[in-house]
Amino acid sequence: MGAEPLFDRLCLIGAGLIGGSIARRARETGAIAREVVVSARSASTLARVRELGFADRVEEDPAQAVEGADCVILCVPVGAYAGVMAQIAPHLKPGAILSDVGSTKGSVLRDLQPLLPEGVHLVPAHPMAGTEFSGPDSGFSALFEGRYTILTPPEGTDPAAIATLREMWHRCGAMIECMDAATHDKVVAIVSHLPHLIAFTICGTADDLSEETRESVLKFAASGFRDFTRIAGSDVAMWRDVFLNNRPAVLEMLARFTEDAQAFGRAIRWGQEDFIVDRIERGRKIRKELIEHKQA
Ligand SMILES: NC(=O)C1=CN([C@@H]2O[C@H](COP(=O)(O)OP(=O)(O)OC[C@H]3O[C@@H](n4cnc5c(N)ncnc54)[C@H](O)[C@@H]3O)[C@@H](O)[C@H]2O)C=CC1
Ligand SMILES: O=C(O)C(=O)Cc1ccc(O)cc1
Repeated sequence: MGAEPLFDRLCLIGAGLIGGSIARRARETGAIAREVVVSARSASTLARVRELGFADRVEEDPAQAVEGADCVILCVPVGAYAGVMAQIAPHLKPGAILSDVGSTKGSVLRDLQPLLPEGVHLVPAHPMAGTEFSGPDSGFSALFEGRYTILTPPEGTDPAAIATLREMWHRCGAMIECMDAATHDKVVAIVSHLPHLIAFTICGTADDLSEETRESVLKFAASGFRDFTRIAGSDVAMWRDVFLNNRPAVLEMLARFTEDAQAFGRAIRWGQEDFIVDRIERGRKIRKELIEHKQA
């Protein structure tokens, strides 16, 4: 048999792609928790979670779901955190770990820390793994394998709680790094949030073209535009909340990108071959490095 489960009871608030993937991993390995409790907001999600059978118990009320849990992980859009925290805070078990999987981390401290009960350990986390799909059907237990999960524990967090959450993500197959929330928010603004902003925008720009052109865009979409549409197919509420909760970092990266894109445009206008070649070569080099690190 494998390792003893890390937790007696794991509670996941939100049962979509990420919550559903953690639950499936816990159930499949038996190494994460003896019992997995899942809370979801809508009746249809609750019913679907029951049908899919990846939780031992399904609760509509998040306050009831967190009762007695050793570890509670918020797996909802980051804009919902403050409301969820207000509901669950009085019901968290003393000594429990409170974590999350949100794509922004400064906002997590802002929304969770003020209501954190004495004796509950806050260890925010962000798995750098996902897809454009959402909802309870979209999760799978191998989602986190070989991918990084970033932990952003606030200063002074109990090292034992950090070690336990580290171990949980290790048992999900992830590699783990720790950093502060501000650094995290800058890093993800460039590697994740800006690419999504660009994808949503380019689809909109193409859609603004005339009916005739739009037809040809969709008809002849080769891999470039197609790759953007995959990203642009992502969940609306999740991405609305990401942009609204990582404002300064996204705006800073967007400003830098806009400057660089304008320089590229200028080089095209003035036929500056060397500049254009340099940009393309740099992109190819980064792609090669990613493939060599098996991240592509
Ligand atoms: N989708 C991705 O690729 C990744 C997402 N994340 C983060 O994980 C979190 C969850 O995302 P997914 O699992 O992809 O989303 P999802 O849309 O698949 O699931 C979200 C869950 O939250 C519930 N929910 C939505 N709004 C709510 C609200 N206002 N109050 C309570 N519950 C609510 C939904 O019913 C659903 O159960 C988000 O914070 C997101 O930023 C992190 C890494 C990757
Ligand atoms: O599907 C993709 O390309 C992603 O970029 C998945 C993803 C989305 C959001 C995150 O915070 C982390 C990973």
